[in-house]
Amino acid sequence: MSSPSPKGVALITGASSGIGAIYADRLAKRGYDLILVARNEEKLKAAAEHLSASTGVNVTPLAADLGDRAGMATVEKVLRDDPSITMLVNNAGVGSVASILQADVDKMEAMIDVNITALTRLTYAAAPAFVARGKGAIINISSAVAIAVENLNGVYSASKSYVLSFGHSLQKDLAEKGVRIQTVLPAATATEFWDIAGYAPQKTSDSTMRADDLVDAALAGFDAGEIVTIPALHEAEAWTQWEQERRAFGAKFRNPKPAPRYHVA
Ligand SMILES: NC(=O)C1=CN([C@@H]2O[C@H](COP(=O)(O)OP(=O)(O)OC[C@H]3O[C@@H](n4cnc5c(N)ncnc54)[C@H](OP(=O)(O)O)[C@@H]3O)[C@@H](O)[C@H]2O)C=CC1
Ligand SMILES: N[C@@H](C=O)C(=O)O
Repeated sequence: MSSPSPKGVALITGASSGIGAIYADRLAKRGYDLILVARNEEKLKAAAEHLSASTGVNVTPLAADLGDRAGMATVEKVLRDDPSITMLVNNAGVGSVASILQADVDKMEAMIDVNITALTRLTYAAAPAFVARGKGAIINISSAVAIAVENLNGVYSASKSYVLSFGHSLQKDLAEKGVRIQTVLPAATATEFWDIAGYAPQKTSDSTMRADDLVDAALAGFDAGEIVTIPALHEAEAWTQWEQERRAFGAKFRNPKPAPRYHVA
């Protein structure tokens, strides 16, 4: 056991594979101690042993199913009670490419549990602790389909739109209290996500990004102070303009009467 890192502990969900495993590697190399969360305990233990041996940081595997309340509660308690945690990476998620006519609604609900409910509950557990300490960072992994919503399964895309909207709101509520918020929107990235989502060929498509590049770009965006990071978007000004227009739109809704096109007397 090494002495505790001055950077504190990063708790990463979905750290047993893909994007979460790369976050674990990069944050360990940056000197964070880690708590790695996922269901597959064997993979978490192997990652913990490898990372602590190769980087010297303390790595704790925490097996939990974020699709059920007991699993969520276990991780929430750790976030509330461990004062050394300085960063939460809400990365665990599952996807689907099925249309509403093909998809099993129970699987859709299970997806909502992981992609929305767990992410929300873990954020609610971490945020008060971070505010009390006047510092902390929450990185939420959304998706490019938060915007390009027609591309994949509708519940998946909507769950990722939720993560993006939630991030805007967290920024409003927490930024001035010393808490960093970053929402990351990966486009197609080469991970097991696609095997589980039901379209394995996407993993090897020419348009698919390497998971290492995705995480390295996302962390560069974090270092640059970005609130929303979209590694695959080359035209940064397009996002800035979209955001300005979205915020300005709010003012257009302040009317007590329906628009004339609805012909309400
Ligand atoms: N790959 C892509 O193209 C894109 C991915 N994303 C998002 O990136 C995030 C990471 O996905 P990615 O790395 O690609 O996919 P992977 O399938 O490789 O990783 C998903 C991770 O989430 C964990 N996980 C899944 N279900 C649960 C659960 N019920 N409880 C706890 N952990 C769970 C898995 O671990 P375990 O099975 O051990 O529980 C695994 O570690 C997701 O939120 C995904 O939506 C966004 C845009 C594009
Ligand atoms: N963001 C990816 C999935 O979530 C995609 O754009 O395909």
